[in-house]
Amino acid sequence: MSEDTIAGTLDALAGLLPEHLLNPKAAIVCGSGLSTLASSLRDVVEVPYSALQGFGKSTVPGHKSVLAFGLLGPGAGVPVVAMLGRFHAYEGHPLSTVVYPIRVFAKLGVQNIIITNAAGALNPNLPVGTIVAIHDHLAIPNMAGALNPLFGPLRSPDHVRFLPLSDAYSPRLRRLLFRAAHAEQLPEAALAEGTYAWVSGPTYETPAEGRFLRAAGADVVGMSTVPEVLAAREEGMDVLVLSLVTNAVVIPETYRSIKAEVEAELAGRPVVQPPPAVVSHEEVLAVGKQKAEVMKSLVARVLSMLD
Ligand SMILES: O=P(O)(O)O[C@H]1O[C@H](CO)[C@@H](O)[C@H]1O
Ligand code: HPA
Repeated sequence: MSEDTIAGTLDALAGLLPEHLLNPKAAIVCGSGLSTLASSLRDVVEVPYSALQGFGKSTVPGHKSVLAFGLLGPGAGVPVVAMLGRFHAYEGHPLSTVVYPIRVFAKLGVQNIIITNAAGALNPNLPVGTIVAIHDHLAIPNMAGALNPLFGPLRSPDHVRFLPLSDAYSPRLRRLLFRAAHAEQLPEAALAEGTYAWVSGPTYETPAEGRFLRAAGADVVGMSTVPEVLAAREEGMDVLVLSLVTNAVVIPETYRSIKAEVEAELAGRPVVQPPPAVVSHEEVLAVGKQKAEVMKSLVARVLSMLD
């Protein structure tokens, strides 16, 4: 996306927003079913993506296409911008569009970004409903091909060509998060730490893919977030990622054997069939809805703790 496009977006925002909302201190990206994370903002000005050049349109249920600018917390409040609806590569958006809002946030002066998502659990110790503070990632599309949003000419002499990622997930923000969870009296098991595997989607994982990702060290899997993290880090922001476990990815130790079942049928022996386990986006959205309040208080508490 060209500098002219970004300048056009910034001009449009300057015309739509009051002065006190124009330089947000922090940004929130709301994952599938998590748009209500922004509902504790005050003085809200909503800007539809359609009013901003460079922005795409979210086409996935559970994602609106709106930027919400507002104030969070007591007193004068902290100016915050929330992205209600993100872009995924599988929708057909180029990665430059997927990360475009992050580029805009950087120009607005955002220093801290909280990125949320819905994800499937690979780690059997993470039940549905657990919030996972991401501390590392496996970017499968980056490792397998050309799906890296940082491909292309260096954006400016101030950007880094070879971006280190060993510290991509801010220890400072994660520390604030666990302190916030304590202040919110969250049960200890409600908030875990883990590694996110980014896959391109839109297919959910086969059992063998789930087993592969787990063996490679991932705790949860999803189809978003990592491109945003890469762009945010390239722009020098501090990043906190929260995954909400919405379903378990089935990783069977052994497969159901159709051969054994047919042999049992033919020999007149009883056949025990495992129940089918099929994930759906409706299930993902339902868990998001159930857990949105907890996520919201946690995110608001972290933002109130920023200095
Ligand atoms: O990562 P978010 O946008 O929360 O959405 C997750 O939910 C969708 C699948 O149900 C995929 O888009 C996956 O990435
Ligand atoms: N796999 C990939 N992405 C997801 C899942 C999943 O199981 N659940 C929510 N987003």
